Amino acid sequence: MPNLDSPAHPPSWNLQHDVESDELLQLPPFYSPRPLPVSRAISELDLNSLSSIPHASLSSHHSSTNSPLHSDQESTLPDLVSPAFTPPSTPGIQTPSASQHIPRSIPVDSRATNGGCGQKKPKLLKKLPEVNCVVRARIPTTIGGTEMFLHLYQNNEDNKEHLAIVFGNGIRSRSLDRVREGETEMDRLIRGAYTGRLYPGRTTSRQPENSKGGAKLDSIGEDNVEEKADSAMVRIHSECYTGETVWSARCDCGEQLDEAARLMSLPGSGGGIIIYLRQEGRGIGLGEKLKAYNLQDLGSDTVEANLLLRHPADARSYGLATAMLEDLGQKDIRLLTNNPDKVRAVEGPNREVVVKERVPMIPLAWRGKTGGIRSQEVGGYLKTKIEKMGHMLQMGDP
Ligand SMILES: Nc1nc2c(ncn2[C@@H]2O[C@H](COP(=O)(O)OP(=O)(O)OP(=O)(O)O)[C@@H](O)[C@H]2O)c(=O)[nH]1
Repeated sequence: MPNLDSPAHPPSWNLQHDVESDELLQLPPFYSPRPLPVSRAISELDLNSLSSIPHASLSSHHSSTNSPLHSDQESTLPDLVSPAFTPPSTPGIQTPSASQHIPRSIPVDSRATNGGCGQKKPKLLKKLPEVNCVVRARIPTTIGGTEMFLHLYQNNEDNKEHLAIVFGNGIRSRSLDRVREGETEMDRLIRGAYTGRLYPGRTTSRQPENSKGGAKLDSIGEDNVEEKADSAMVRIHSECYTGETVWSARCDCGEQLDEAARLMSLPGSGGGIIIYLRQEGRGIGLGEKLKAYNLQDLGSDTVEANLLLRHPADARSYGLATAMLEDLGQKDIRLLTNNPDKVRAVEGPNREVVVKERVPMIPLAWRGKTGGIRSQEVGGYLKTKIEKMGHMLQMGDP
């Protein structure tokens, strides 16, 4: 089932375009798929994604879409985004020095004009989707011995297995803990609806006091979700097979996932949640993303490539993330992102979840760290995010 809170064809596509752009977006005849006439390509832009594009960016779009004609020319893009093409700073979008372990949070108030998450208003469903955590399991990780609990969700929007990766013991899923009709204690143990730890021979889902693991007797259920003083650190991550599994240096997705997990595993961090959404390729799927990569090699940027394939610049929605966070008992969060759309969209139609603070995701290479992704492609990817998608990112201190 499609995600209803981000329809594939938003009704607001009526962006004006100029005649000049028609001429400049002409592509060579060998292009496949057949390019849309620019009047359609531009009018089918996701207006949400474009409202922050200054006119100058649309002009630069012209010259870059021409570049397939000169594919043998070396791109002049630097290998990393430099401050030269970082937009001027506005309140709330500064990227702080990244010398600390956990980057400093920036206060956010999505109701205020300068609330630190731009002015774009994402189209939201009136009602959140229904989600149900069907199973949870403990996963020891390679990150300094930290363990996490992987929560697998079903929902009434699509048939995908969206995930919540939970670091720390204090966060519980209400739908998981709910007693299911006719289930046995063993059923509950197998689907992960237990407190404390599993061990050979354990027979009850509730951990008795002084039992192995030493946890107190606590009934499982909504009333017993642990109250926390601080807002949880949350990352909403979209699946990226290329960046997370096959070592792609076209994007920094794998690095971002690793970094979020690292921050949530730090002593004193209080843990956190990575909501892992199966929205590969910003929602267009892996096959279409690979086509987009070929268009990028032919000279388009990441936004133009999506549009040429007749997709919105960003086809994602975040209603499932909001519903999963609600299920995990989160009201106020600290969101790890540079993407203003995510901040606003995850708050849901009735601010079911409130983003109190934003923690910037600064590319590791910008911080001179080992393991940071360096390539001409990732430079272009980040540049387009900043210039065309309004990402709140600028160079931190070297
Ligand atoms: N269509 C398309 N998708 C891409 C491209 N490069 C990466 N992606 C996808 O973009 C998604 C990554 O987005 P996120 O990691 O959620 O990041 P973001 O929304 O850009 O913002 P941050 O939260 O600041 O990282 C993944 O689904 C990737 O597969 C591309 O060139 N084209």
